[in-house]
Amino acid sequence: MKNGWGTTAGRPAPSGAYTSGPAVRVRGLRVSRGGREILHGLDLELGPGSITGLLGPSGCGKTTLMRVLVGVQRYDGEARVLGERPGAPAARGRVGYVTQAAAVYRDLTARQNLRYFAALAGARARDLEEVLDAVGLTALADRRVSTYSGGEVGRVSLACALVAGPELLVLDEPTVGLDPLTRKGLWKVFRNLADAGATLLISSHVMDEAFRCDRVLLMREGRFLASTTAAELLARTGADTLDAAFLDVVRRAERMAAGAQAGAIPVGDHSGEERR
Ligand SMILES: Nc1ncnc2c1ncn2[C@@H]1O[C@H](COP(=O)(O)OP(=O)(O)OP(=O)(O)O)[C@@H](O)[C@H]1O
Repeated sequence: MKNGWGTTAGRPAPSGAYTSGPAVRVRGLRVSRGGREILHGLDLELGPGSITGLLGPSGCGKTTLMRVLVGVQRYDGEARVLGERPGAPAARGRVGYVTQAAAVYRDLTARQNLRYFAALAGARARDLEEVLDAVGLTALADRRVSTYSGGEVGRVSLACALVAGPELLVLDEPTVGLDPLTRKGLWKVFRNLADAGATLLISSHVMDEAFRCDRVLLMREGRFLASTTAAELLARTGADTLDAAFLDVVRRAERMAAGAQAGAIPVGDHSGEERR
């Protein structure tokens, strides 16, 4: 996969980057779904031009948090994205969301899909060819999406978000089921977007992807256990792998909750604040 975003080096993202404070700011965020509280008072700040990984077991609330940020989920507490209320007209076109289920028109080609989403984005739209190149779809671009493999369909979905030139990009497990080479290429695209000023929040079950993030948020049962870096997580827990480190943090949190062991402090601060 070639990396089309490399071609933009030296010129700003057409959307312009959000630089007036944190791209995301959440305080005391609570969400209930189906009569049950899912998120229990989260605090979070994401600095502009950064990649934050959201890691945690299935069902811990990652998607629910993302739904809040893109404006499709009711919540209690404070939330601001790009300085606006989530879902506010002033924020809507500037926030990209790629869900786990690809949201594309399968009876259209990739190029036609992108043309459609570029038209919706208007002046903010990025160059189609550049986006196709970035996600490695140039060679398939004129075939109907219904003939694509699962991973290829996922990349069309990502491309549809990218073509709109988002300042905040929220990605729900964008690399799931992809081969290592494709995953590596996509992470390069994500890094280039962040370097151009975009803010990315990326959920993943693949703990090793934490190394590619500026910061990782470890989440469990609707709470952040830690806001840290992959390297710090390993160093502080003494674990060999991130999986083991995560389990260690979980155990410490459980001990703390039970009040069983004084001084058992989960790794990192809990504020979720970005370092840069
Ligand atoms: N509409 C709903 N009604 C009731 N409960 C819901 C609803 N949607 C989600 N939940 C519950 O909310 C919790 C958090 O779900 P969420 O999808 O945010 O988790 P997740 O961390 O994204 O999981 P995964 O990694 O499997 O995608 C889960 O226990 C889920 O069953």
